[in-house]
Amino acid sequence: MKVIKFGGSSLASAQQLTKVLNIVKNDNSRRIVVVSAPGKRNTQDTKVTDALIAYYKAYKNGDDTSKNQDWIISRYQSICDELGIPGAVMANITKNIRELASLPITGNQFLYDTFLAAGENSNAKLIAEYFTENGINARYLHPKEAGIIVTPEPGNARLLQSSYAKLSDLSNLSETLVIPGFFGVTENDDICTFSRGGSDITGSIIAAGVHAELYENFTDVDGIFSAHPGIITDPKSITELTYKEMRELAYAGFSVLHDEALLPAYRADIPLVIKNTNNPDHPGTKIIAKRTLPGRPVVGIAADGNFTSLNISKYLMNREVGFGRKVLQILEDFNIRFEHMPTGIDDMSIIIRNRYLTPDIERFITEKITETLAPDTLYFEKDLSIIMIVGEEMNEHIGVTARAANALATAGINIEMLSQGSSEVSVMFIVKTNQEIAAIRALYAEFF
Ligand SMILES: Nc1ncnc2c1ncn2[C@@H]1O[C@H](COP(=O)(O)OP(=O)(O)O)[C@@H](O)[C@H]1O
Ligand SMILES: N[C@@H](CC(=O)OP(=O)(O)O)C(=O)O
Repeated sequence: MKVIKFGGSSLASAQQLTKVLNIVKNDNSRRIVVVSAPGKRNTQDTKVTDALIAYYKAYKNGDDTSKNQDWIISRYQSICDELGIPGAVMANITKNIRELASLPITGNQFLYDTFLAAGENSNAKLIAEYFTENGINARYLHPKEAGIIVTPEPGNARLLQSSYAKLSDLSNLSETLVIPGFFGVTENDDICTFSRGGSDITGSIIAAGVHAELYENFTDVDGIFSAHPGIITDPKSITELTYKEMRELAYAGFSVLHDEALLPAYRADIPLVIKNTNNPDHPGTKIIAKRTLPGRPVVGIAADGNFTSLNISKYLMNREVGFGRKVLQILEDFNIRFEHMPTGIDDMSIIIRNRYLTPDIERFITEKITETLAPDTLYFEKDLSIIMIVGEEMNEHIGVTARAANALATAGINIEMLSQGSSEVSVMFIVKTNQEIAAIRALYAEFF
């Protein structure tokens, strides 16, 4: 049995849905279909999830929501009309979308998530009906019925491991199941979503739950490219990647697959493939435990912006037992996670995502560290980007970092910091954000 997930770009219009129908019909083993909400039909368009966010904000502000409702409903309506899907589904979707604006606002931690989940939930109902009308024995299944029970963390749900017992039953059902991605239910029956892009996570969880032979993730590109297609013209596509390589690349900006989506498949040893709905005969990119084809040392180059470095120095820092722990404890007290921590003898830099910092938080951290550890200097360095070169075979090649550093130097790019973990799956360069694109291009030219 295969679990197949279609992203919003594959479900944005009636034309896309006809491709989806053919893909599912073409292979009898594609028995569980996980769907996102309709995505953008063109670059100017709005994703239904983003329209639901606007609807939520209007409702919360007490504004008139009828225009928001009408726009969302018309997205589904036009797909139904073009595909000739019977009216009952649309009546149900319309009612659900309108009823969101009667949910309690105060004391409702899950209101935002409930609005957002309506995008995938409506689409799954529509698609199940479309499949049924076209000869597939299909059934819509709500994540609660499927058994996706999650932690009560709005916008950031995690699966409860106990869910797997029930999820495995899905493999015994005779129909082709259509399950909305992106959300689960808490033990108290509240709707709770994963983080944005989280339908990929649903697909992976279900693939692991039913011990699928393959998790197919369909999107709008021929698999994963070795660098972002918006930055490098016509980048090389990757035939095979290991879970570890993909994890590093997804973390550092390869938005094609959510970085949390790998874990369930990885733990259950389910291979993944990223394929193109618009070109389904292309083999795409396979993600597996161990590469079967000879690879190159660097398989991909990823980058992500919006980082700040907290730079601390103190003469003889290396002699002060517990210095690092105390700094990290202060960050933990502010509930701030750190991403990387390059260190010197008398200095340490802690790389933090900008979203965790505000001027007030930075001031509090400065005061607390100054009071506790009396550093010589402490400052927040802004506008940083991380660039990662990734490849499991790097550790078998001498001089990869030297080549990368040389390529950056030749392009006139200053490396602010450099970090390489012991596993040598990736080397990370930190550069100023205004040099991020030039850095990716220089590294791509060197390694591909
Ligand atoms: N390295 C990469 N390889 C392929 N696609 C990438 C890469 N980095 C970013 N992308 C972007 O990811 C997009 C697909 O992901 P996403 O928007 O989540 O699609 P979907 O709507 O199918 O879920 C592609 O259209 C592409 O622009
Ligand atoms: N629709 C949600 C979840 C998702 O995974 O969407 P997509 O598959 O289109 O990235 C979002 O936009 O975040």
